Amino acid sequence: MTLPHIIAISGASGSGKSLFTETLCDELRQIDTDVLVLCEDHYYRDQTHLEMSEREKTNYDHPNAFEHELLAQHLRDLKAGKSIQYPHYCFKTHTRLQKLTEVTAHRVVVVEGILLLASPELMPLFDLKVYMDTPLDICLLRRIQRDLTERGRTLDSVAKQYEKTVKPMYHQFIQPCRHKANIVVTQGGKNRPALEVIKAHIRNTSKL
Ligand SMILES: Nc1ncnc2c1ncn2[C@@H]1O[C@H](COP(=O)(O)OP(=O)(O)O)[C@@H](O)[C@H]1O
Ligand SMILES: Nc1ccn([C@@H]2O[C@H](COP(=O)(O)O)[C@@H](O)[C@H]2O)c(=O)n1
Repeated sequence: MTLPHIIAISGASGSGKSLFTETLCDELRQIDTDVLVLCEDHYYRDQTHLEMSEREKTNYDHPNAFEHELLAQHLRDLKAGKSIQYPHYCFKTHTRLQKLTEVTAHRVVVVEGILLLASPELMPLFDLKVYMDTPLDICLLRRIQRDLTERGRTLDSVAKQYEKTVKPMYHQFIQPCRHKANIVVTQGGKNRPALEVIKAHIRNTSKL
């Protein structure tokens, strides 16, 4: 089997990574492209051994919060044509679920997450690196809406987390990775020309 083409979609929380990835992959499937999506979020370290009050203090925007070594192993396995079992994560309890999903190797693998380009172990595994360059104030507005409706947070907790970790870690780890990307996407998940360019690149390089 041809090696999978692995694409990283990175950028700040709320920058449009998920929407861009979902749109890209839906459209790739419509043209019969065999594509698998992996989320870096699923690889947050488990914290069931900690009290809830301790879990709430964790810095989730630092690279150490992720089990990048497991994600790297999974990407190497997929490159070798092997199946993987990826974990699932709950943002309400800050723990991994008792659930694994088995997936087989695909021709195209799209991985999306905030700190993919900050990991020296992951970087060599990516064939294409995309950075979503969305102004931080827009990201914050989107994050407030999402965290209140989907992740069981309060406005106060979102504001405190943003000031304490989200914003400083963005400046320390995420934004400095922009220059490592092959493609920088402005205007979030709805940037039609950027989607077309990446689809064309995938068609040309993954020998589908
Ligand atoms: N260009 C855009 N215009 C309007 N809304 C957008 C755009 N890009 C993303 N969004 C919306 O912003 C929110 C956050 O986007 P999402 O893709 O979940 O971000 P991320 O995965 O980077 O955290 C979602 O509700 C998404 O639908
Ligand atoms: N238990 C957790 C784990 C992560 N976060 C926040 O999620 C953000 C990354 O996810 P996106 O889908 O927004 O890219 C990251 O900024 C973490 O702060 C959390 O709040 N709680």
